[in-house]
Amino acid sequence: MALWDQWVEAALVKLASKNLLRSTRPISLTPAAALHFAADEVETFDGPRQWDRSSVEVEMDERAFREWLSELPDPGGESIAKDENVSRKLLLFSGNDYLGLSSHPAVRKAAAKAAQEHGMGPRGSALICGYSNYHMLLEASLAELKNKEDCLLCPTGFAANVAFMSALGSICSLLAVGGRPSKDQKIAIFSDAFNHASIIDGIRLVERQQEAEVFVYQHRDMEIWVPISRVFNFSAGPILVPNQTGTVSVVQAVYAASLFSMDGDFAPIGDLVELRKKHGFLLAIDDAHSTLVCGENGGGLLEVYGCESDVDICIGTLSKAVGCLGGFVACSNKWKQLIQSRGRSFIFSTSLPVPIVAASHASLVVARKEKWRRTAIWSRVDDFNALTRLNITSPIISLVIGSEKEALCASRHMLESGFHITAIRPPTVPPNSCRLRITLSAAHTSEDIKKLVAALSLCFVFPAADQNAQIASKL
Ligand SMILES: Cc1ncc(COP(=O)(O)O)c(C=O)c1O
Repeated sequence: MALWDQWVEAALVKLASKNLLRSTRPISLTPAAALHFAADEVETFDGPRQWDRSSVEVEMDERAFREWLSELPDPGGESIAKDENVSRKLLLFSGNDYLGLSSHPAVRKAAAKAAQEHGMGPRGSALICGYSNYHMLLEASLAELKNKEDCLLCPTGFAANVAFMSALGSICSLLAVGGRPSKDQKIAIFSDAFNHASIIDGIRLVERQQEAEVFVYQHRDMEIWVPISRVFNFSAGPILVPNQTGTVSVVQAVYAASLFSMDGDFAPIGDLVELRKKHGFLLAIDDAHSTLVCGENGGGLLEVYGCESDVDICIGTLSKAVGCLGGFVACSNKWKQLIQSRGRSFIFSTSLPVPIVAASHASLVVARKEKWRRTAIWSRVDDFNALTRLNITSPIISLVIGSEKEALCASRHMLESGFHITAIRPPTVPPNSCRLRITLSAAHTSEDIKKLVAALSLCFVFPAADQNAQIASKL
């Protein structure tokens, strides 16, 4: 048995001995068989339909539009329409609904049907009364998608990261002599510098509990082991060595996003997996942005690499490509038991409403059947590359502009040109790397991308500037 699994098992035994093991008790809302049949009844389509556009075509009333503009510097002093009764049509390039599933008829229908039959479902945390057979079915579908033994639903992706982190930290306290880890009994957590705020906050929590030493490594830098091994005087080989008293010695965990939300680049997953094999650390991947977007079946980056069994914990969200709301941790059954017994943001928060759970489940079914959606989003990535020669590698485009003022001016220009795109500024990104974050969706068309590039080329210099000018003149 892998050493981390031994620690988790030992932590569970300790929890059981203290009567602190917790389990969910699902409330049956509909006969389970009816839920399973529902998957076959989900209506799917062989290509885009008019409803797909509602996830990228939005309207903003003139007052809200002007308020937004007034917050952005105005280099040209351009005049704005005065009629407050009109509304602005904007093409959305800033959402995370990568496959356009939020507006799919099957998703709408599932939410409406569940709401009509059950309202919001039992309201309470999952451990009290908020867990139903709907939640159970969604967990099983997510575990299958992620090729993991089990899955735990959380209120959001943010909560999922924090719940996992607090469970991880608790291993240290549970197994340390007297419940207080000493310096060499802490977990050494290595975290990518560009990790999401939810990972950072989760880490801060365990740091505060004095359960972890944290090392933030430079973005995607896999040379982390040399300086770190000096800190702890580790020799090569597995780090998890129980000491004579049977308590935890320093144990390692590495935490990274699969697809980074602000830069749109991928974690070096192959390297991480190799390092894990060599050093025996626990590997946790936040797959928020690549779930349903990457992989033949939408299983995310781990499916692309076929390395699901080499990653211990896969965290995800239902609020991006799934088009709904919620978070999850796909993991082993033992890890699930630990997180549901110790993960504070799971335990002390109300569980997802049943219509959201039903809609998420329908969305997974649609994503599995409508494979053209994944083809479409990657075609839009190709369209963007062909027009700009930027060589982006994912549907998240990060156009680094520079200063805050320059980025805001660019955002204003795009807004005035009819595009809903926001400038990303500190503290989300480092100073002077302010940018436009642009996200592509399967609901965009090639024509949308042409218009986008034409407008962008007036505030950003692409390598193929001449070509862009030609496009602009044709539109
Ligand atoms: C990488 C990453 N992880 C986690 C989250 C949190 O997900 P949620 O919006 O479901 O809380 C986000 C959301 O922005 C994210 O980008």
